Amino acid sequence: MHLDFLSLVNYKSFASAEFELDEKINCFVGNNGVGKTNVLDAIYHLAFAKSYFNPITVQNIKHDEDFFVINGNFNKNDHEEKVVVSAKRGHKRVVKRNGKAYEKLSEHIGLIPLVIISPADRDLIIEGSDTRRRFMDSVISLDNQNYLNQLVTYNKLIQQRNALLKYFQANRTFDRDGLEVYDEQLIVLATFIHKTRVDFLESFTPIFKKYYAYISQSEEDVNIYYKSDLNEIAAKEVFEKALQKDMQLQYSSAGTHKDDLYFLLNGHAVKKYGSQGQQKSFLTALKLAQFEFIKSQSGTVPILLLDDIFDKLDENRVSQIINMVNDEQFGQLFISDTHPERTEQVVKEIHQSYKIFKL
Ligand SMILES: Nc1ncnc2c1ncn2[C@@H]1O[C@H](COP(=O)(O)OP(=O)(O)OP(=O)(O)O)[C@@H](O)[C@H]1O
Repeated sequence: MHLDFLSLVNYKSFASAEFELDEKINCFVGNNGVGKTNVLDAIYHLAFAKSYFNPITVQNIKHDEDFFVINGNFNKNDHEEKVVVSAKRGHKRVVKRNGKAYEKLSEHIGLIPLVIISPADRDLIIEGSDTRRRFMDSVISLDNQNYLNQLVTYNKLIQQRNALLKYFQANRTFDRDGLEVYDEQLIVLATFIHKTRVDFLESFTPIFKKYYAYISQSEEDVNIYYKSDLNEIAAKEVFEKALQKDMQLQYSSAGTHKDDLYFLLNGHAVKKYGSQGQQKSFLTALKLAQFEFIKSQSGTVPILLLDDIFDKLDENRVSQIINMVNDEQFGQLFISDTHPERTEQVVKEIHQSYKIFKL
């Protein structure tokens, strides 16, 4: 799977740009703010119909312009896939595949397997638990539509249960049967979600550890601890035990919607005790494990976007990552960097075809 050609019109900082791309390695180099990340984001946009960095579509339209268009010609299993993503102020965004607009954007997701590794991934470490749940859920959902459906249902039921708790409080009333209608369904769903997440992490964590060990070439011990109210007690008890508190708070304070992942380095929180380079290595290993899952699920080698990968990592770690992506199991690569000489030196060592775009 690779992208042969990319064109942008009014996308973020670009009025108009075209790139004839290399099948293997493409580097975008230039000073801060020249638009390197914007190019990678445009490619991300073609795969996911949204920006990785700015989810508000209109804010991706170049200032003072009315629309943007991103055009990409992909080659997937020797077939051309032409993808166009466009947005106009005041209108819905449109995604076309080979000239035909999708009715539902979700139908497009999966056509272009792609993973991005970027400094913005730090959100996974520093933000709230929902960011980490979303990451875990997106990887599980790749080949488990049933999980995604159950998750959506569970979240809707939690919202309805919260509304009921608010209603009780506002009307100084309580209806045990009314609440049980929700709890009975939530217990079944939470049990399923918890079990699926446990099973997933059992296979995901060793892959993540393998990548971390390779990048760091060290004895640093990393782990992912799955924190859930359901780890120790059954879902039924979880909801029962939390009821008094839920009534006071007027929302559901326990369940799988409160699950979290603890990222550990030598037994301590990577957020508090990891150096910037260790955090970046941790995130890179997480994303490479995601890459491996997407690859096995889709049967296609995903495109890999490495945004600012050299920042904060020492030379050894950078060369470990580059050696790794040189391996046959990786496909087309996009790299952004502020140092043209450094980039050229690193990619030359790979002995693969490459193009460097100076922005
Ligand atoms: N909607 C927009 N319209 C015009 N310019 C925009 C828009 N959104 C972002 N930009 C501009 O794009 C530039 C940022 O580009 P980008 O993040 O790609 O830079 P970069 O080359 O990756 O820089 P760095 O080396 O600092 O990471 C900024 O100057 C920003 O103002």
